[in-house]
Amino acid sequence: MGGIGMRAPSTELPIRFENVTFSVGPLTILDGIDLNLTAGAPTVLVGPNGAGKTTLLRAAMGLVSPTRGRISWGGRVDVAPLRRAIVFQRPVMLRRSASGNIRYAMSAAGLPRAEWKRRTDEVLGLVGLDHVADRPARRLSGGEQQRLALARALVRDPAVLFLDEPTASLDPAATKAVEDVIRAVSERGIKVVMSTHDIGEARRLAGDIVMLHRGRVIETAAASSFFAAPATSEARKFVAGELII
Ligand SMILES: Nc1ncnc2c1ncn2[C@@H]1O[C@H](COP(=O)(O)OP(=O)(O)OP(=O)(O)O)[C@@H](O)[C@H]1O
Repeated sequence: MGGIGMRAPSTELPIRFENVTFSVGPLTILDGIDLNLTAGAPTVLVGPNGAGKTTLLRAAMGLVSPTRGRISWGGRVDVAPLRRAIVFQRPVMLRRSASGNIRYAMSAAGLPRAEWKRRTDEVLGLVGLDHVADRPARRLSGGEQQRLALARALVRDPAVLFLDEPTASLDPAATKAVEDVIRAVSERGIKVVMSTHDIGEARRLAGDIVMLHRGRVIETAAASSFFAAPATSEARKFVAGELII
């Protein structure tokens, strides 16, 4: 039984980065990252293009291995990523209906067929897409596709959900719809770790902020203190809405 976010607490958390460096050839993309991602309100990664946000999310998902240092999930380094999910910045939908995309994900996740109908209704309901279940996924608007990608990620009942710029290039109404889903997911006890360029979005969603700059974590703080009293000059610029280069 269960339903989204109703399962027993997982062993995924905390996700701990210990002196994590990731390099490709001479290029250092993540540089000595120490970070602890714990249960609670969304953790929002901010920082300019190329700061390393996507790479950090991929590393926390277990998709890239550190060149140096260690990442652990609930104190272990060898946890199968069954209860983690990631939504990339430009999710690719299969050329089939919205619910067909969900079914494909359920099949890939090995969910028993008997649960498919209930699960499809549940995840499409959660993202507010029940009414477009039979429409071709690729004809949905950008915001609807982003919500469908969230629904697809929720099929596995993740304990942690990584979102890379989930509202990039969406208009305000579509952004609000996606943010409402993120809030609903978070309230169900799923840990959200997401990146954004958008200071307004960070203010609206974050429980805590991790600021990256040139592959390093330069600031971590509860959202309230980050916005009230940013400690670094980059964070001050970000909070003031200035460009950080
Ligand atoms: N596998 C790779 N090989 C070479 N360079 C890479 C690789 N992965 C990332 N990079 C580079 O590392 C830097 C950090 O990339 P990353 O995508 O993590 O940053 P980001 O903060 O998510 O930026 P954006 O906001 O533009 O998505 C970029 O300059 C990127 O081109």
